[in-house]
Amino acid sequence: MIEVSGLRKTYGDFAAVVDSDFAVEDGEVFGIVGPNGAGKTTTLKVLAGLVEPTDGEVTVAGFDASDPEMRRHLGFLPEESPLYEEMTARSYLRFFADLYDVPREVADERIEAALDRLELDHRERRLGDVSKGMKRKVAIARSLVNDPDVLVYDEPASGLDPVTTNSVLAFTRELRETGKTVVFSAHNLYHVESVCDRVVVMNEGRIVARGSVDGIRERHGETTYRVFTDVAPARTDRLTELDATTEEVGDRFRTAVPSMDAVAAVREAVADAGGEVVDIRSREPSLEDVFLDIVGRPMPGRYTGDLGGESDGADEPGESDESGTPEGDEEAGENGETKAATATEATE
Ligand SMILES: Nc1ncnc2c1ncn2[C@@H]1O[C@H](COP(=O)(O)OP(=O)(O)OP(=O)(O)O)[C@@H](O)[C@H]1O
Repeated sequence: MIEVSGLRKTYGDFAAVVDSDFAVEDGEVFGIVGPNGAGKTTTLKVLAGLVEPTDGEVTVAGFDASDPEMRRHLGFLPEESPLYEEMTARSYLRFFADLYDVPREVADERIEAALDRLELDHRERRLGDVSKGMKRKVAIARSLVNDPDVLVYDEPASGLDPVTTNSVLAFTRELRETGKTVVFSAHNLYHVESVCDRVVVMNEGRIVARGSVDGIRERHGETTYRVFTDVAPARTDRLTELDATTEEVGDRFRTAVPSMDAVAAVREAVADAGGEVVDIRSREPSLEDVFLDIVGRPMPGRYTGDLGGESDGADEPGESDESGTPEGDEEAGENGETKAATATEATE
């Protein structure tokens, strides 16, 4: 449905997009992720026929992206989408349907269906008086008035509250069920994680990783193990070689190591010091770890509060029970970590 080959876009001496290649299949939800300035918007504007490539081939729905006919098959949601504030949602969407010569009856049906699916209230309220989330939903509905095959959405969920974010992302996912092909950008990997079939990660104009979010996580993150002991492990050569660090956490000591083999080294070292292992937890790489590994800087705009961070070591997000208990699985689903086995379970 979309083919991008050797895309390059320069502004003067500055290359905003370099050597970009990707293809999006029919009915796929495809994410373009990356930090600010990575080249996401430029790429999407090229797909939407709004920016002419300096080099490369770009086809959308079988047309060259610069072909005006392509636009009849495309719905574009720009990053900023000012609306006509004096109009209501309904009158505004009818206005755009008229621009596409959609017959009034068809347009009305299409508009109501889109607004129902987006759960938009206040359809007769002046757009200047509705919330930011509602405005975004109206802009999304606008992208659908011509019933396009391809939707190109620039940061559809950026800057919205968590409930509206989830609703917009769920809607984006549902578009796939109605046979649409969707490409959307986000600077936040969490936004694409549950929605996209595949993603490309861009940084400084280039694609630096591609695949499913899980595949990318596997390639760019490493599981770590945290071993909790009742005394600090003796400093053995093996622990020094592993670069293992031990921290005091409450009345216990926590040593982080990269493998189960290394866990055995901690066990020996703590036995040497006259203590024992009381708990072992594994920690899956978070999306933040992955992003950091790929682009070399922290992920911007992550959700706050529900993804956790370092705590007192008792129930840390990202940690998992080696035995795979249901309790652990639930934690993994929510936080990317699961609770670990007790020392007894892990050692026996
Ligand atoms: N018209 C332009 N003239 C000059 N430079 C531009 C122009 N448009 C974009 N750029 C530059 O190209 C780079 C990529 O911009 P782009 O908007 O595509 O990034 P982005 O990944 O969408 O970033 P953001 O998440 O901040 O929107 C940036 O450094 C930007 O300043």
